[in-house]
Parts: sequence; structure tokens; C-alpha cells
Amino acid sequence: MNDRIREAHGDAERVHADAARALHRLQADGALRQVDADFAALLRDRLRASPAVALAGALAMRAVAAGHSSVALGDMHRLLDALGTSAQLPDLDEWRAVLQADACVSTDDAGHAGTLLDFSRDRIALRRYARYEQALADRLAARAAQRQEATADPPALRALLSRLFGRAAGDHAPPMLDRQALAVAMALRRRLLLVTGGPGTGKTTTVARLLVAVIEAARLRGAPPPRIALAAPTGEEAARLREAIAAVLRADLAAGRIDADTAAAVPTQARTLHRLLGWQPGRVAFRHHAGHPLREDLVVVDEASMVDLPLMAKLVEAVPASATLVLIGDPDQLPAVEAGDVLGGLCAASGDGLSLPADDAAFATALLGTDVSPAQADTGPLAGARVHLLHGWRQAGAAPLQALAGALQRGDRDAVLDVFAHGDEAVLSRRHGDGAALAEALRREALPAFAAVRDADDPGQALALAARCRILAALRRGPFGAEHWNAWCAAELGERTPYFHGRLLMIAANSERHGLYNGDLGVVWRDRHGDLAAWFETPQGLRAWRPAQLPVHASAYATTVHKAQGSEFDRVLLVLPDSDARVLSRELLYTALTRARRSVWIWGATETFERALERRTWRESGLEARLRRISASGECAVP
Ligand SMILES: Nc1ncnc2c1ncn2[C@@H]1O[C@H](COP(=O)(O)OP(=O)(O)OP(=O)(O)O)[C@@H](O)[C@H]1O
Repeated sequence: MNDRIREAHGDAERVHADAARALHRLQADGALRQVDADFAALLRDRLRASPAVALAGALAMRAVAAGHSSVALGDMHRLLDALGTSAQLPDLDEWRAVLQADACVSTDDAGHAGTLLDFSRDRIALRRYARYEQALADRLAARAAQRQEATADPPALRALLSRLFGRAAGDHAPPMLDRQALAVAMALRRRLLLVTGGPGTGKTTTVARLLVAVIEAARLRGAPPPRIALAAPTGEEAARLREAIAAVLRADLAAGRIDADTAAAVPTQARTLHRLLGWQPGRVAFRHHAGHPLREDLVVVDEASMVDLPLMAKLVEAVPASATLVLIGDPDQLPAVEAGDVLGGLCAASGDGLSLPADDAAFATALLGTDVSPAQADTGPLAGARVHLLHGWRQAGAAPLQALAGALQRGDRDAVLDVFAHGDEAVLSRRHGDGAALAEALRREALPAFAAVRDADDPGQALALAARCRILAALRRGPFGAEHWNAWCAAELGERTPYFHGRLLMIAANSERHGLYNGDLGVVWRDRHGDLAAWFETPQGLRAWRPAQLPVHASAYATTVHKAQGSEFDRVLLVLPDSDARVLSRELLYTALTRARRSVWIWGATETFERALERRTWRESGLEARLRRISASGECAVP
């Protein structure tokens, strides 16, 4: 053995010994879940991988649960930090060399069939996630490069857009670019469109009018009516989307912006994404995929920030190349619980959504009759695929909430505190104290709203009242966690009977058999005969089940902020823990406080609140980098 070989051998031995020690420490510290440890064992014992590879595998698996689709080798220390372990990683250069040389690890996007781990561009990922990400990037890049066939009769379309987004009579101010109308124009041109914006910027209003415009554009072309699918990640959001679109259509009909035939032609049924794609119990694959795509010509997905990488990859795969995909969302919200921040990656790849490439700008100028100035510089590989809405349209009483959302979004601490200091106490207030003080405060602030649900005339009214108030907790467990306050509210209201009249329930798992989905809200109601049933709003109207027949569920008085994503309540009571916790972040505050339509009340000390404001949610994703690489190579793989 010459010296160089002996030295390399010695390095590898050291890496393996360090990796074995690190794995041991990670497990001893409880930083790995059982599945992460099992995956390391599978790599080591069944596939004969070295400890260095087993460590990379366990951390790649753990990283997915922490929301990362891959982690740069150089960021592995940060991951360990976030997991709260004292484990020491092997020397990174030596670890890198070992991973690159191991046959169990694929080191480029294409090769190494059958490997479970990927180590490309210095990032460690589960091979499955690397493939999801690459396939998603390829398909999105190809979709973003497509344009729809020219719209027939531009004057008629121009007239329609001006009717939909026209200004009030007598408004003589110079015409401003209406970004909602711009989004609709781009939906008539592109095959991939992201419509982003904060709360109340009119995303749903834009969707409703976009549907009208797409249907009218097909009619003007003499084409058959487009087949349209509306979807959202959960049943509750799908129901909200359905109701919101129906409300916009009703208002536009009443205002004469559309006629009755057009309103009737717009679909309002919205499904969960799982339902749209054809979820099959017990199977990972959906019924719809590239080989059996969806039949729709337009697919609109709301609350896209909540869609994780595997689901987004499967969605984009199932939407045929000839169809248009519109994703709606607020990129400042907490990203999906599982790996992804897909919307974040797409936004980073499509620029700020405020300017368009020259050809899109010219198209929009012709259609809107307002000058749309083109972008001065290339805004990213998906340039032109995003329109960001800026104007807040909520009622005047919500102005402080809009100001708060803006300040949180910018991370402007002084502005956030200023909004609280000078805001109306009835709209914005902040308190803190111990658990007993919190119970006292919630007895005053929350229980009357929940008692009103119980005292409603019927289950339909009770469910409508349930949207008035919700306790949102940053943590799930512990004295300031959602589980504790959920149980506390139920005990206060129901005197410890498990199913009591007026109890609010939330479904915790999808059940195709019931037609009930994770997040669906129900209420327990006693009928004339004294029998109790749990009522849920379903696409077929109100339906009831005996409590014992329900899929997994819990009370719904307090939920975690994560669980409340996509929901809205008149009043939000946000409970922060009494000391700092890793989960507290600017995105968590933003998500919690933008769930409120009318007022927010926060329980938490100023220091805890400020620490949360300073901390950003950390999500690692290679999506933007992959899109940039595809764009730089000038190659778009045809899906
Ligand atoms: N162009 C518009 N003109 C007048 N009112 C509007 C316009 N767009 C939206 N609004 C009003 O602003 C409010 C919020 O609109 P919408 O629900 O569409 O926003 P959103 O961005 O979907 O909100 P959320 O963040 O809650 O999902 C609604 O009351 C809506 O009627």
C-alpha cells in the first residue's frame, strides 16, 4: 500500500468511526425518529452501506420531516443544531469524499438506478425526493415555456376584462394597472401561472373572474367550453374556495358585470387535491399520472403554499401539457409541513411577480388597454409566470390587520410594535401571564363564542358560528399547547362528557369512505329524540354521522397554527409559549395573524414575540437551483 492509498484509507476509517458515533449520539439525544434510525439500519445492514452513508441517509430522512427536500453538506451542522443534538459530524471534506465514492449513493441526477440516496451538487437528499424535484423542475420549465393559441376576437375580450375590472363611473383618475386583471390576462396566455398575494388582496376574486374569462375566450374562439378543475389541499379550503367563488359570481351578476348564462357556466365545485388526483386507499400512486393524465383544460389550485414536494410533483405530472395550471397562494405563509417550500422555490424562480417579459407585457397592454411596462432585466427561469397582487381590499375595519400583515411580512419589528401600540384594542391586543391567567382570559375571550355555537338553532348555524373564533397555539403539546387548551375548552363547555351537544370536532385523517377529510369541521348535535350525531358541511350539503362511526378526530376549539393554514376566522386568539421555542418564527406569526378577518388577540411576552419575529423558517430546497440550471442549459425536457 503506498502512502497516498494508506492515507485515504485512514481518512475513510476515521469518517466511518465518526459517523457511527454521530448516529449513536443522534439516537441517544432523540434527534432521530424511529423511521430515520430504521432507514440507517436498512442501508447499513441490508445494503451493506458504510456508517458514513448510513448517517447521511438518516439525516436526509430526518430533514424531510423538518421540511427540507435536501440539505447542503455545509448546512448539516445547522440541521443538527435545529434537532437539538450534541452529535459531532465527521470532517465534511472527508465525509464528502466517502459519499462521492460509495456505490450506494447516486452522484448525478440521471444514473445509479436503485440507489436510495442522492449526493448531487453537494446536497444530501433521499433519492426519491431528488427525483421528485428534478421531474417537477423539468415539467414546470417546459410548461412555463409554452404559450396558448392566440385568443380570438381581442376587442371582445378586452371589453369583457374592462367590464369585470372596470372602475366606478365618474372615476377620472389616470388608469392604473389592475394587477388582478393582469393575472387574468396572463391566464389566457400562459400554461403555468402563479397568482400570489397577502391576505385580502383578491386572489379568490381573481380566480372567479379568471374562470369567466377563460370560458368566454373559448366561446369567442368557437371552442367547446373548457373543462375546469378547482382544488385545494384540504376539504375545508376546498369548501371555502367553492363558497368564495360562488359569492364573487353572485356579486358580479348583481352588478351586471356578467350575465346569468356566464355565471351558470362557471364551475364552483372544488375538491381536495387528493380527490382530484384520484387517491387510492393504501397506495402511494394516484389514479392520474403522466400515463393517465387529468382530462381538464384548466386546473386551479388554491393555498399552494401548503402543497409539499411529492404532492406538487404528482399534480404537475398529472396535468396534461395542453392544459393550463394556475397556482394561488401567499408565499409569506408557513410552508407545507412536509418537505418542500415548493411555492417559495417557484416564486424565487419567477421573480417578484411585478414585471413581465417584453412579449407578455405587450400582450397584456393590448388586452387591458393600460400600459404594462416590460421588465428591465431577466427575472428568473420562470419569468412571466407569476403575478403578485399588492392591493389589500378588505373592509376598512381591517386596516390595522393589513398593516400588521405588511409589517410582519417585512419583518419590521418597530412597525409591528407600533401597530399594536396605536391600534384599536378591540382589533389588536396583546397580553401575557401564567397558565392560570391565560385560563381566566380565555374564559372571557373564547368561551362565549364557543357557547354561542352550542346555543345555535341548528347544526348549520352552529358551523357558521364556529368560524367566528379559534384559539391558535404555536405548540401542540405542553401547558401552552393546542391539545391542552382544546381539552380545557371541551371540559369547560361539556362538563367532561366526551360527546356533548355543541362540541366542535375536527377530522384528523382523510376518509374517502365517509367523504370526510383532514381538517373538516363538524359539530355534535342532539336531536329531538335525545340522540347525538356529528354534522359536517359536505359538497352534498349537511350530513351527519354517529360519533362512534367517525374517522379519527379531535375537538376543534384550539388548533396549532400549522393546522389552521388556509382557514379564516373573525377573531384569532394566538397563544405563544411562556418562553422561546424553535418553532416560533416570523412565518408562524404571519400565518396565525393573517387567519383573522376582524381581530387578533395575542397571549405572549414581548420578548417571546420579538424572538419569533426575528427567526425565519428554514427550508432547504433545490428546486430553484434546478430550474436555473435547466434555464441556463437552454433545454426543456418535454414532459
Ligand atoms: N377588484 C376588487 N374590487 C372590489 N373589492 C374586491 C376586489 N377584489 C377583492 N375584493 C374584496 O376584497 C375582499 C378579499 O378578497 P378575496 O377573498 O378575493 O381575497 P383573497 O386574497 O382571496 O383573500 P384570502 O387571503 O382571505 O384568501 C373580498 O371582500 C372581496 O370582495
